[in-house]
Amino acid sequence: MHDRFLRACRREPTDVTPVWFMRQAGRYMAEYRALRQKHTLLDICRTPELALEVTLQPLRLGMDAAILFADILLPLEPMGAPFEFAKGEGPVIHEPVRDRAAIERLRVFEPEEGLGHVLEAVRLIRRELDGKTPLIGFAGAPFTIASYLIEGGKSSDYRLTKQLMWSDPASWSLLMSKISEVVRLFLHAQVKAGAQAVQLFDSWVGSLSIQDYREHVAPHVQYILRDLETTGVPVIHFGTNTASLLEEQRAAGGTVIGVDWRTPLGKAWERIGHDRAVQGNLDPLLLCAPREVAEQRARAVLAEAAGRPGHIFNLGHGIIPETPVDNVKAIIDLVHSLPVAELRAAAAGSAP
Ligand SMILES: Cc1c2[nH]c(c1CCC(=O)O)Cc1[nH]c(c(CCC(=O)O)c1C)Cc1[nH]c(c(CCC(=O)O)c1C)Cc1[nH]c(c(C)c1CCC(=O)O)C2
Repeated sequence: MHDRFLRACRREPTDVTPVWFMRQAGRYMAEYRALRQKHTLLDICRTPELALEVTLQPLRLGMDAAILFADILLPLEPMGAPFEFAKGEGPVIHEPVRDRAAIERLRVFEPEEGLGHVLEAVRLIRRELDGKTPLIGFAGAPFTIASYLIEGGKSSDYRLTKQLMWSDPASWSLLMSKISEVVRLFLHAQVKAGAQAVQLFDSWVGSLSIQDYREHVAPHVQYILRDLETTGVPVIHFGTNTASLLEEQRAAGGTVIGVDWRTPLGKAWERIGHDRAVQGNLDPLLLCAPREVAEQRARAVLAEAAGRPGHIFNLGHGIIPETPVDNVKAIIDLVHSLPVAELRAAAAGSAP
């Protein structure tokens, strides 16, 4: 079994650093674009055989983990908030949730009923990959999902989200509790269906101050993560723009903390604590830079990790569609060409 990803999550030694990339299945690959000519994104997510096919597509590039092909917004429909991916606009929620009555109408559903097709995809993928590559399941975190529900789509400043949080904290708390219960049950169901690790995507939480994170978000994230710890599978807790929140995120939980590229990985790891694993943190845009620049920066990320057990190489956020596939392969090959023992020796040699 190809298990260096799972070993690193548990901070066990590995031969080389495991690597996978957020959004590793997607539009930068010709195979994905070809399938998208025939099917919508939601069709792919709702058809287990297609989700399986897309999940496997990037693995020929040599990643150490597969991530379920799905989307963090899939739970919205069974909660009672249907949406679509509009061309060129991203997600559009038909009836945004902006008041107490709308929050009360949201349903906490049984994952096997509301998202049975995703769980079936997990079972199919696991069967296909078993003994080869570990499978990561995932869900959105409550703040990030709430922001889509309230704003009705993507937002640059989260104005309506923050206004609800500050003006009606009781309704905000009810909304966050409902989303958290949906996410908790869904992640549990993914683990039961065969996911060997799960990632909680709190992509937009970096827009909050420390105080607001602590008061209005952390208790909900903690509720989900504490409970998932009982499953024994590693949980990756990820956000972007979180340089100010790393200690708070660590306190909220997670076996592995995701770090974006704005903070040097070594410093971030010190703040998170070496008793947790870390994942990151190459700027995804570097995959569109000249090859030698990308490679030099990937080496710098590995040097920051210093060969310490518990580093999973990744980007600081998802691969962008313009990325040349060859660059993805080149970085994976580079990471796999550098034995951890050498990284550790190099770090010891350069210590003051
Ligand atoms: C915020 C968020 C979403 N979805 C997701 C997040 C959190 C991670 C992040 O911050 O990027 C998570 C996600 N979305 C998708 C995956 C698949 C697994 C993977 O390969 O990482 C994952 C892990 C498929 C997808 N989800 C989406 C695509 C775009 C490709 C397509 O339209 O075919 C993919 C591959 C669409 C999506 N989905 C979402 C948006 C805003 C969009 C539109 C923006 C865009 O076009 O890139 C919501």
